Amino acid sequence: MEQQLTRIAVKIGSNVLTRRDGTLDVTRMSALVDQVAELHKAGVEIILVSSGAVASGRSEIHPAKKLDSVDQRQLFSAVGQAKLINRYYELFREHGIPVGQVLTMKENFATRRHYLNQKNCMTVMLENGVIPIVNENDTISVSELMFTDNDELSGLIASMMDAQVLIILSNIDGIYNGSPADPASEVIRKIEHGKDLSSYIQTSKSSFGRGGMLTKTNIARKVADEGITVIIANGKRDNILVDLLHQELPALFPDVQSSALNSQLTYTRFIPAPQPVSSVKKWIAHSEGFAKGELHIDDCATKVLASDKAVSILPIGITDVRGEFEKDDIVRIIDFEGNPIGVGKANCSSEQAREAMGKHGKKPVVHYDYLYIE
Ligand SMILES: Nc1ncnc2c1ncn2[C@@H]1O[C@H](COP(=O)(O)OP(=O)(O)O)[C@@H](O)[C@H]1O
Ligand SMILES: N[C@@H](CCC(=O)OP(=O)(O)O)C(=O)O
Repeated sequence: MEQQLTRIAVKIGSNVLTRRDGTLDVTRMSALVDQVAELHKAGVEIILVSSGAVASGRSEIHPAKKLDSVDQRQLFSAVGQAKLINRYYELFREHGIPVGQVLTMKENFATRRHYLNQKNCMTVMLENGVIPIVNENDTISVSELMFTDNDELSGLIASMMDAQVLIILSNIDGIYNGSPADPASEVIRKIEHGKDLSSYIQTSKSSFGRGGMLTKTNIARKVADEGITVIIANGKRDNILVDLLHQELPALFPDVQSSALNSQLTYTRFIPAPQPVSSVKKWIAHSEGFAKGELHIDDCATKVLASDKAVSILPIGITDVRGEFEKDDIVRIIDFEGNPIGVGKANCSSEQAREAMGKHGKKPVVHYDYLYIE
């Protein structure tokens, strides 16, 4: 990991903050706040992505009649988010650290303008020593407007804010190379590029989690490919944040003796890509869900895009244009075998792309600077 650690994003999962009966675990929350405060005082800028709104609302409200799952989520989160942020506010105040609330939703990442507005908001908070505490706006984001879970949100935030490290805290020590319930399984400590993990991941998830380990793994991979170190660790272990950063980066805590370290510490670390990705490409990389159309390309274009060369998508290599899009909309890139291989920002409308398709000497439909190949 880099020697100069300046900015990290920490995601605290639902089940880290939730007791078995579904209510908020304030003791755990307080212990995590102490650790974040320690890192803050060591000079690290921290963005917290915290779940727990629904859990904190659940114990406050006892609906008279049975509610469906959407109504429950809206009601509990409306009440619970207020309680959650209030708790954080009070806990951080004991350390003299101001915090601010950022509630967001998927749509706010769809256009570059909204994206940059959010980035600016959090940048100005950090510049003024305020810790942003981010959560999904559960009261209005329902069904298709929802993030898969807060892992997806934390990946977007880490990428948008150019964090060097994203730490995802869950109720498990990391990614196991088999069922976590099987005593023969072990935590995979280091995950290199391109390693296929699909056979290890079970579809099971913790009782209060939404996406499970699969979304964690997918998002971790994507974020690491953008040059950000991703760590999956157990938020229920005492002093986990400080211990793991101390292990990764002893220079951050010059006063702590290495004998004081927890030598049993286990977590999974995704090795980041050596070349950091530009800010606009990071936005495009996470915009697949907003794609308005598809560009299908031939085998020759597929081959060049897979190489290390910096190439744009030219009309000559396009075999089909699907969907209706305008200039600057996001489009999916589909290879000659029908596999989605990336996303890009269109340089022209779908009508103009169809007109130019298959022709030589025309302007790129997606310029290299606005193209993200997975
Ligand atoms: N190979 C695996 N390694 C670790 N955990 C796994 C694996 N496969 C499935 N899981 C499950 O994923 C759960 C964590 O995901 P999730 O419930 O979404 O947590 P969170 O609420 O913290 O986001 C674990 O509690 C575990 O049951
Ligand atoms: N936004 C919700 C949690 C959403 C969620 O998916 O949480 P998690 O399982 O921790 O990724 C809440 O605050 O209750």
